[in-house]
Amino acid sequence: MPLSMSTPGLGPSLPPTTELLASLANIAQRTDSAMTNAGLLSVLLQGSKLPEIYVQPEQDRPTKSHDVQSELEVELPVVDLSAFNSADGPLRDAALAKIVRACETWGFVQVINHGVDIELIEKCEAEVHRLFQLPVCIKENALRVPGALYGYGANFWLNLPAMNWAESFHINKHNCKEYAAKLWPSDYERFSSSVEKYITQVEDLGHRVRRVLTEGLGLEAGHFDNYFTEEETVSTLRMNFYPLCPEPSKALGLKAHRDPHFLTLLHQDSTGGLQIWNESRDEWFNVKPRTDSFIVNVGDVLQAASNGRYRSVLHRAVVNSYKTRLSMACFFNTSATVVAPSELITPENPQRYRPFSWKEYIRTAYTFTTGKVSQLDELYAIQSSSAGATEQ
Ligand SMILES: O=C(O)CCC(=O)C(=O)O
Ligand SMILES: [Fe+2]
Repeated sequence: MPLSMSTPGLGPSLPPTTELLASLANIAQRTDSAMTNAGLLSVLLQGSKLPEIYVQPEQDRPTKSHDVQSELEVELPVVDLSAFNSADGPLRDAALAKIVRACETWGFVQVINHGVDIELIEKCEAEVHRLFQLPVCIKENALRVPGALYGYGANFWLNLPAMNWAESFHINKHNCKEYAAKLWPSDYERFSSSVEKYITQVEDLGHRVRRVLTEGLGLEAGHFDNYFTEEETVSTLRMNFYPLCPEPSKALGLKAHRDPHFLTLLHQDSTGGLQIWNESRDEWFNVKPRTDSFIVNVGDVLQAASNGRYRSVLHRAVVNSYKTRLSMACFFNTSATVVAPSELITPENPQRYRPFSWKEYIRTAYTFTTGKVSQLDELYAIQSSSAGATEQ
């Protein structure tokens, strides 16, 4: 694969120095992490043609680009979270019914008046842009190798037929400083202090939304509190940068997947690119971006904890040739072993999934690439003959 002389989509121009090209050649030759590292090359390659490793199989290509809006676009249900602090009972009831319905059908909802400080979001986005604009030879210091959960590299699913047209960075609240120091050894505080605060505030939003959704299941709002103690709450932040793509109709920024965690809280810029699969309509829908909102989606763990009532839905990111995109996905989760509460299990609606811990679930989550089949249904569903039994 030829290396070219400039870096489209990486923000301010980054002339390839001899050092950079040597670093790329070095990355390309490593076999231990070939899939991840191949992803790094993507964004440094120039040209009007999509490099072969990014060409998606025909059946996975976006049938709808994000450039076309109008009838392809869906305004996801928007829920004003301030209703849950209101003394106005009917207003609160309506907001509860709306968020529950959205999570039962789309598996996605947008929340506004979410309580996360707007200035902090902007500051964090600016820091994340600064991270992705670093030369690859610096970002390489924090490389995420296959099997690792944190670091830089967009292609963390194994066995992909084609690479994601994206750069990603995974960290959590506890290792943020350590990873930032790999990039800015003497100046990591600027990044880590914004990002740590951001994760803390988004985690707080995660707790509030999960209490509302728990209430929506007919349970006490605090029913899952013991899964979400300080110790058991584990959130990961995935920052996604989607560079300009020379042939967006053949590529994907992020392949179709379900989020494995409990809830995802996604903030995105105004570019747009998220698509959600609607099973009953058998179609992909574009989500109209709203920068004042967080997109909240149900992950596999919540699908299991709600005994299948809330749905973890297939989604993906498409890319375009005219505007880069940044999104920040906070995966809000528990390390506890999750099982649907007995209140949700009846003879008509028996227990759907066997209990599992996150440690067990994550082991296969990034090798499970069969697209439309869900890992949860494939590996954890209790067959109807044994439904109702509580396997351990
Ligand atoms: O960038 C997006 O809109 C999607 C991000 C996403 O689905 C993820 O990071 O899991
Ligand atoms: Fe996702």
